[in-house]
Amino acid sequence: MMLVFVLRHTVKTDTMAPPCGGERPLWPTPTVNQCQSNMATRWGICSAGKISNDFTVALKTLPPGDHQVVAVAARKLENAQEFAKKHSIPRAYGGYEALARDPDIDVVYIGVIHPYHLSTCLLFMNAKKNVLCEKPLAMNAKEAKQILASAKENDVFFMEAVWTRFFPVSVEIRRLLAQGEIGEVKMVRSEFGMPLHGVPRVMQKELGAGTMLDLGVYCLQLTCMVYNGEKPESIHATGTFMETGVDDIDVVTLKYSNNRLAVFICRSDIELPNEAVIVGTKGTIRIPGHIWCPTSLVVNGKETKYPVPEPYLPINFINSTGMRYEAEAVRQCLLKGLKESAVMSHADSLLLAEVEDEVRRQIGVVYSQDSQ
Ligand SMILES: NC(=O)C1=CN([C@@H]2O[C@H](COP(=O)(O)OP(=O)(O)OC[C@H]3O[C@@H](n4cnc5c(N)ncnc54)[C@H](OP(=O)(O)O)[C@@H]3O)[C@@H](O)[C@H]2O)C=CC1
Ligand SMILES: O=C(O)[C@H](O)[C@H](O)[C@H](O)CO
Repeated sequence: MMLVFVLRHTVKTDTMAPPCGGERPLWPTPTVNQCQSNMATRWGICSAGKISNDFTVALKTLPPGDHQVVAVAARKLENAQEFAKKHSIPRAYGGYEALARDPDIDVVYIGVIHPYHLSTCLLFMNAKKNVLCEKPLAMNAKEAKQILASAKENDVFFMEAVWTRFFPVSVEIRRLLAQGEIGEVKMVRSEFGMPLHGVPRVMQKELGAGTMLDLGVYCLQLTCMVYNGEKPESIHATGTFMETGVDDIDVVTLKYSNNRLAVFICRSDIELPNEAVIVGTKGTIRIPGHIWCPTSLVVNGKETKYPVPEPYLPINFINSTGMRYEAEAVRQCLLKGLKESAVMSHADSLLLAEVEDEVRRQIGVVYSQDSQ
């Protein structure tokens, strides 16, 4: 007698994991995960803005059997419809609530400006949606804690979209550090400068402006990644202001135990080389440029390149197809039933938010959200 298994999806794996604890089956018997792994991760996009455009383009560089964009929501229906038409997305919603109610969404990507990260994260997680929210997670640590608490209360997956951490360059840096390639790290020096004074969300406080939250977060995330999520023993920050009352240039020093240091400069008025160097007792790792979306790494003088795919549509930001790496990481977490990523964990996000708060406090930048 031949047993025929009618599978919901063609199992595309060629190695069958035996049932939990059982011997290998006589025929392919996919586990739930293998069935799920043959179902595309269904994305909802919150906002029809610039980074949402780029994230959607990045998703299209991944196998369509793994990632599908099912819906987009914007404050105005016509903006969602225009976005949906441009990206061939089947559903468009006017208002984010409709997206939160859509039962066919596995995970929502939040691409609104940072003052609206808290409200949109809560909206979707209270609707039991998994969430990938753009950086910076929130306007301050208080908001960040609210978001992370909501993820736990709702038992959903949540990750701050610190896309840099998922680039092949970052994966290689972590591998080299883990195997002691450069010995004990004693210094991380980084910088991120871009001429952004014409960008409203970089200038206007009510839109979340301020260099630390927009650019400094990248220098800080690299530092925290290299120092494995360790809290600095001390922070020293100084800076200058834009005429709009937010930080323009930030110079930050972080001290760690055993004379380990980190220094970064971020500024929104001019372009810098945007490189970083990680100095250890036995060698040096250098990111020669684009530290927020790196495609090249120099290890003890030897350079290796890690190009990102070309976009199929115009993108707004450099190397944005590199957001594919974080998207795939989210998919893998969901397939494993994880509620957070070990690469960009909730503790990592909280550390970033707390250091950002302290830098702003020392420089003297206060947002309305700080007193709510
Ligand atoms: N990872 C990366 O490489 C990058 C990340 N980012 C992050 O992404 C976020 C968005 O940046 P970006 O796409 O450049 O921003 P946009 O200026 O394109 O705005 C994004 C969306 O935010 C909403 N929005 C904008 N202004 C307002 C307002 N005044 N009131 C209410 N909602 C508003 C709109 O949503 P709607 O469409 O619904 O109207 C808009 O489409 C930021 O948090 C930024 O830090 C930005 C650039 C690069
Ligand atoms: O995340 C980023 O890269 C920042 O939002 C910058 O403002 C953007 O890339 C500017 O080009």
